[in-house]
Amino acid sequence: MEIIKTAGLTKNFKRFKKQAGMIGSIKGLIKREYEEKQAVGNLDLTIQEGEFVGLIGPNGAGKTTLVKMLTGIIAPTSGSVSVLGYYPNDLEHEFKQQYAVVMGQKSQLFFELTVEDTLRLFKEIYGLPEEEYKSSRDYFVKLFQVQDLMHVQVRTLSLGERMKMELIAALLHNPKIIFLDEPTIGLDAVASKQIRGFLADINERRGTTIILTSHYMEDIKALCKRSIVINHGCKIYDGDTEKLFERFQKFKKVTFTFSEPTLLPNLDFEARILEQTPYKKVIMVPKENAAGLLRELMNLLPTDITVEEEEIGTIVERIYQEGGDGLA
Ligand SMILES: Nc1ncnc2c1ncn2[C@@H]1O[C@H](COP(=O)(O)OP(=O)(O)OP(=O)(O)O)[C@@H](O)[C@H]1O
Repeated sequence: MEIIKTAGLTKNFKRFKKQAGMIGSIKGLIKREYEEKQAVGNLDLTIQEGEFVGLIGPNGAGKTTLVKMLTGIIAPTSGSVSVLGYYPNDLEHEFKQQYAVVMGQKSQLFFELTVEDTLRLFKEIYGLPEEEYKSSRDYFVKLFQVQDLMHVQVRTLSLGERMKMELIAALLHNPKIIFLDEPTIGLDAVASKQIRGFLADINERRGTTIILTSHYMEDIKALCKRSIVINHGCKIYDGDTEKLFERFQKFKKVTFTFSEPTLLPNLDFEARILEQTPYKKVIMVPKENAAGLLRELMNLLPTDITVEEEEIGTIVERIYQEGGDGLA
């Protein structure tokens, strides 16, 4: 079943154009000039119930504007949009009950309350019956393993703990769609992996449709079967995530940390050293050489290794360079 459908969806913002300097400011008081900025342009999109979709693009691409239109926070300038059969900007109560938004950089929690009281407040906001609330709360508290945190004040939670609570609060009423904006921002590798595990679980077991915006390509790769790449408000790729990376991702960034000062051996394949200190080496290699690099440097007994995907900006550039037949 189609859960989200847009056709020709467009959002233009009008912004005040101020001329430089004092004279410019005074002129602006007398005669205001505006410029139009197209944040999302002519976007056709269909998302089926139960999909886990990555929404990616560089800063200013139009992702937030799109999510704001899908959740009804702002109205489109033109085009059509239907989410769960509703026109989002009508903000009907039944519609708002069926989706949730979680933003990594904005908290929805009540910092002065305990976790338990905060969740109870969300129960009231959603109008959940006591039994439904308890079974949902217990399910998530067990899944996220946060039993010990229930009586702690929200403001004392660590970033990773807080993000788990943001997700629980958003999921309590079992929404059909969840919009996630950078849910792993600032989290360490262990906490990010945990959050990814929960999201995969919720999508699989509950069939919740998830739209994930993230600058971390690791999140997208691990979770989203389908990716939509947006640039300048337009869709430049819509299809299989694996194919996106296979085709447009050429390098991996590998970071090695050592407990002793360590020298790099000569590498007999293409590799670019991005950072080198006695204790840390950051190396960019073509993805086919990543395994070789790991094998080679494992002999030097590193204490930590991280492998990162290329940034979205680089992938977007390659989509343009290699021709835009990425639209499925
Ligand atoms: N209220 C607004 N008024 C004017 N211009 C806006 C407004 N909101 C967004 N824009 C512009 O629309 C474009 C898209 O912004 P948007 O926030 O949707 O991008 P984004 O892809 O979410 O970026 P980021 O990854 O940095 O959060 C940007 O050029 C931005 O400056």
